Parts: sequence; C-alpha cells; structure tokens
Amino acid sequence: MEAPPDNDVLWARSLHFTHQDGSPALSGVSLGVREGEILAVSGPRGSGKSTLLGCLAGLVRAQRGEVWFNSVPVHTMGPLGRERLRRDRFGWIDPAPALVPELSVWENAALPLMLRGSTRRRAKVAAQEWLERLDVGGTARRRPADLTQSERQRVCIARALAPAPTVLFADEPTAPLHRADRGHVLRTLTTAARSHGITVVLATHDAETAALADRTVSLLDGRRVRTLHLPPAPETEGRAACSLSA
Ligand SMILES: Nc1ncnc2c1ncn2[C@@H]1O[C@H](COP(=O)(O)OP(=O)(O)OP(=O)(O)O)[C@@H](O)[C@H]1O
Repeated sequence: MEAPPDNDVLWARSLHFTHQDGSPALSGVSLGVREGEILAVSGPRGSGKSTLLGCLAGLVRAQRGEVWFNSVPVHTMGPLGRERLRRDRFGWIDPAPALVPELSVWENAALPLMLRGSTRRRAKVAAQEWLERLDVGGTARRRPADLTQSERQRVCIARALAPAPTVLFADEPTAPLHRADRGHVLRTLTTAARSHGITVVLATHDAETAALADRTVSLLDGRRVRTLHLPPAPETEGRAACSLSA
C-alpha cells in the first residue's frame, strides 16, 4: 500500500462509488488536500461532489480505493472508528440546515463541543461567539422553528466552526442563503478557517464560490477533469421550461 504524502491532511486514491440502486457516482477519483488549504470541489449537479465529500469524511465507504487522513487509513476503519473521527476531527455543513428542533439555537451550536467533552459553560461561550460572527447572536435563546431558513443555515455554519475541526466539509453551504448574503457568509467562513488553520473541502457548482478557494478540483460524471466544458442544454429542455413558465 502506497503511503500518502506527508503534507496532505487528506489523500484519496482511485475512489469508485456506486449507489445501491446501481447509479455510478465516482469512477476513479484521486486527490490530495494540503493542511490549511481551502479546496473547492466543483462540477454540475450530479457530478459526484457530495459523494466525494461523503467518502473523504468517512460517512460512506467507497467500494474501491483509499482514503487517508493524516496518514491514517480511513477506508479500513470500522463504523465506530469513522464515527469517532467525524466527531473529534471533522466538521460538516449540509446544503439544507438540519438542527435539533427541541434545543435552543445556542444549544444546537454548542452540541459538537459538548460531544467532544467541553463543559456546558465553555461550550456556550464558544457557541455564542460563533453565532455573533455569523450575525445570528441575537437568536441564541430561540428555537430553530422561529428562525428563517437563512438564519438556520448560519447557525449550522457556526456549529461546524465552533469546535475548530481539523477538516471542515461544506456541501453547498450557502445554498439556502439569499444571494446578497452569500458572499458575506462565505468570506466569514473562509476567513475563520484561515485564522484557525482549518482545512476546508467545499463542494459547489457556483464559480463565484469556487473563486474564494485556494484551488479547485473539477468533477464531471464522477471523474476528475481539468476544465469543465459543459455541453449546451438540449433544445427540448428549453422548450419544456418555456411551456412550464407560460
Ligand atoms: N442516494 C442515492 N441513490 C442513488 N443515486 C444517487 C444517490 N445520491 C446521488 N445519486 C446519484 O449519484 C450521482 C452523484 O450524485 P452527487 O449527489 O454525489 O452529485 P453532486 O455533484 O453532489 O450533485 P448535487 O449538486 O445535485 O448534490 C448522481 O448521478 C446522482 O443522481
């Protein structure tokens, strides 16, 4: 087994992933992520970005290929080992905000810290700081149901950053935000990552978002490509859209 380069915090070799229904998602993807780097994984919808992040984060296991985190093989770990790795070293932001409805906003944001062993008091202070950085400090005592979708996503971003994970996986993190808010929230995320030495793997289909990263890896149909050249949408699609909006 070939060992990964020393300065790569994450390293994947020849990942192949097929969904249970037989849909191919990754066909031989290899990549390295350097420590402290912000890496964008770009590509159109369905190109395999979420699946790749899931494999790198140990959420799902590729049928073939290797994933290494800090020179430790993730692909040979059992479910408990991968769970511990995600809890202690990784952060995750989904494209849609998922919060515990019965907990207040600050309790939601403090949860990963408490799971890592922080006291409730320390976790509350850290959570509040991050909520303020994301402009939702004033919502700390409210329940997620009382927030807008955009505020809920900011809480999810604060929750992911608060424990200063070694690697933060962000899957279309600004998808639920209003366009005007996206740039500000993304800059807060990338600035926080840089100042805390957090490595970020950011899935996006948006060129403006990818431009904030240090480097971009492009996917198309589950494969890495150098440049994305998308074929024009078939004419029938345009006609269908026109007739729908008529
Ligand atoms: N749970 C699933 N079961 C079956 N096929 C799936 C499943 N999830 C994704 N796929 C398929 O796997 C391929 C890769 O999907 P994936 O979600 O990784 O791409 P993506 O680039 O993240 O797209 P999106 O931006 O729409 O999330 C697509 O063809 C998709 O339809």
